[in-house]
Amino acid sequence: MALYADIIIDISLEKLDRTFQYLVPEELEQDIGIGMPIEVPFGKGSRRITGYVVNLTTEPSFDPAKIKPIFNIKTDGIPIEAELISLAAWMRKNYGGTMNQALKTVLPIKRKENEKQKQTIALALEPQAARTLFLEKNRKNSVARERLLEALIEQGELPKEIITKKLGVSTAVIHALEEQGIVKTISKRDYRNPVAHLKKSGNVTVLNAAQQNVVDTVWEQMKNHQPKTYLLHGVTGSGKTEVYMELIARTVAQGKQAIVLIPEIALTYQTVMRFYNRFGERVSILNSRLSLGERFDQYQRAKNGEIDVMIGPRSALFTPFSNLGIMIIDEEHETSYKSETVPRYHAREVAAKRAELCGATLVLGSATPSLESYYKAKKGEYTLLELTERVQNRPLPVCHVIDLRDELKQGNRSILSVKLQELMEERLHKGEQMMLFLNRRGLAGFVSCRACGNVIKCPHCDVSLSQHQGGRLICHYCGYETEQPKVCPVCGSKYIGGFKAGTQKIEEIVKKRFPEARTIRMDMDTTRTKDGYEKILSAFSNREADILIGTQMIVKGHDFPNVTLVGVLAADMSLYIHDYHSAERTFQLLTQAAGRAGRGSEPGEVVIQTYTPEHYSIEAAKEQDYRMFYEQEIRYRDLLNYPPVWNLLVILISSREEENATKAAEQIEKKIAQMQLKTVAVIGPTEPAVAKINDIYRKVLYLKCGNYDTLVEIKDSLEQYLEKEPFGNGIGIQFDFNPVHGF
Ligand SMILES: Nc1ncnc2c1ncn2[C@@H]1O[C@H](COP(=O)(O)OP(=O)(O)OP(=O)(O)O)[C@@H](O)[C@H]1O
Ligand SMILES: [Zn+2]
Ligand SMILES: [Zn+2]
Repeated sequence: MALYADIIIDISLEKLDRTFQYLVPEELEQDIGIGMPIEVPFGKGSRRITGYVVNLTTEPSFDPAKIKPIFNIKTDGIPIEAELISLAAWMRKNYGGTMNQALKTVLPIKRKENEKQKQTIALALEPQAARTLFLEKNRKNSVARERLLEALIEQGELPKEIITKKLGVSTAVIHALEEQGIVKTISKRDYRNPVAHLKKSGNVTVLNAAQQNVVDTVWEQMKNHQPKTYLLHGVTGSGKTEVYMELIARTVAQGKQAIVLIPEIALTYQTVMRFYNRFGERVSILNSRLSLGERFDQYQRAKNGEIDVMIGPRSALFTPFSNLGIMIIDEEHETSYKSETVPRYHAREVAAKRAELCGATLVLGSATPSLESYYKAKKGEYTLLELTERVQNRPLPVCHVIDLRDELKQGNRSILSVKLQELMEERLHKGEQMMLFLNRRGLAGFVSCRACGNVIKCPHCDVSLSQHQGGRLICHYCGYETEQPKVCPVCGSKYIGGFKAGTQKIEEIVKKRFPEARTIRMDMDTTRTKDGYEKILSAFSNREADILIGTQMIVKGHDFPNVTLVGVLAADMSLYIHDYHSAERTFQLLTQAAGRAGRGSEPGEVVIQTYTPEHYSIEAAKEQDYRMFYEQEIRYRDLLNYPPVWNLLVILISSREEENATKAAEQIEKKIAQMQLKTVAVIGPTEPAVAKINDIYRKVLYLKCGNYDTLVEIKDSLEQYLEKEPFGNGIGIQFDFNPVHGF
């Protein structure tokens, strides 16, 4: 059977949608693969151009007699694009979606606004050689061509604008000589450098023994060309960032490059400055504050070898470094590393794949590793490295857990417990700073009792029911429905309802209680402007406020040495999200929040207010004992067949017409049933937590299986089935493997 290759010929322009099909000659069939650069005949004159294979198939897309064969596979100096295209193919396979969606994720697409760059035309050869080739290739009276040649011999190079406007030479003429290999186009761009305004201090921290030990372990294996994936579990303030920088410095000294992923929210001036101090202008950053053009420039600078270190959120993973030595994913447990658009990839997994493709080392770091990573480390898939103490013998903060039910019993209805008020008073007195953290992750409508803390749960599943319109409570895992009770079914109290309190409200309460305190608030409202976030952080850092009140965004990796008290106002919020990750998220948030206290010379204290002090995620956070939490949590996951022990594939079906979504979901379920898979549990179709977004109805199917590849195969056959028998317009089908949020 003949083999055909779909190729793209231009990846710098937005032409990815267009592929061209070629025949793979039999002698190349063994060697050809996706991502490979190849040479093909192209266009009217069948000139030889380079393309990249993006798909291989045995089905011709048009008359086979008219499909031209590939010339050859290019083996000299495989370009970085080939590596990224292979990565895209892997992503398409593992996460679903089209090859185009994958390519657009992986390749920095040059957009229209970028094309307005200044172009310069130069001779591609020495003047004498250029002249010889010119005479060989052109007819005698090619006046315009000759004019261009002579001008370039005289000037060396000229701006394209001058050539077309002043010399009266058309673009077509330039192109003709370019094709003959006589002249070339140089794109002269003034690449915008986002760190150009910074000042470098050059100070380098001397590592302590524990940090040095971690560096040596990784470096030993990097030196011996044994790239691996490491999980660096280091408690808050243990100096993980210094470890990263030392590893990067050594990598760069060997002529290789480094990528550092940091969640956008932690990518502050302070963080960038630390890297800039060490690596100066050889560092670049990618963040959402850069324009598309500026972001494209950073990729281009990386490709041109102008930088060695790229720092950024998820998308920095695709920086086109041609000799990548190390990738670091800081705060690897962060959910922002998972893409919420197709392809729904996880940066951790894609980084591991890229590391494998190019022989790079991958370091995942966190004070609260994801269950996934720790599980892999325990199984030996990752190498576990630990930093168990804070730098300079600083103690971890002392943690008080306050039972809010007792507070109510004692007549304290304030959102601030007596203990917290006491400690706040003391801090204000001493002139130390504090942070009040409102965990809002759980506000998606669980119902609880303020007297006894009881949360209304599904009788069939271990999740809270969620409040829907009309007072109905629904389970998002099995579809169970019930009326919202008027009194608590456990204690009979009438203080039952959805718990709601915003940061604004809390600021008011704090100001009333401590009129002399200077407060500052950080939440969605106050950070709406472009640099609102940065302003609040620097104001707090400059001690312009005593109390920082905020949502999860205040707990992410900030280093305020003068903060000695952290108050967590309602720790339970995230326990009742309709999601099997709820305990993990709660533990992470509490530990990270606690980790903000006592990072300077003075020790810190933490107050955790909760209705469920006995919950293991809260007990473990109190002890700041990750392993204690892990052991409990992994048992629970195993018992209920959840990741990371099992794998979960969520199939999300959406449509403007609810009926159509339901029908499609049922049809998919039927299709899966026909596959007769004994090892796969299918749940649904059911409604996800958010059943309607922007008037689009959503239905879900949950597939659980011990084997990840089985789920990938199911996705593959469903994709093939949908291609042959599509549901028609208006029905969206998405696949999500091991999601980080509940559906
Ligand atoms: N060996 C060292 N000697 C002195 N100070 C250090 C050393 N290593 C790190 N530090 C300082 O300690 C503080 C905490 O370090 P760093 O931010 O690297 O820790 P981290 O583990 O990344 O923290 P977190 O996970 O809590 O954000 C920083 O101010 C850093 O400059
Ligand atoms: Zn009750
Ligand atoms: Zn249920």
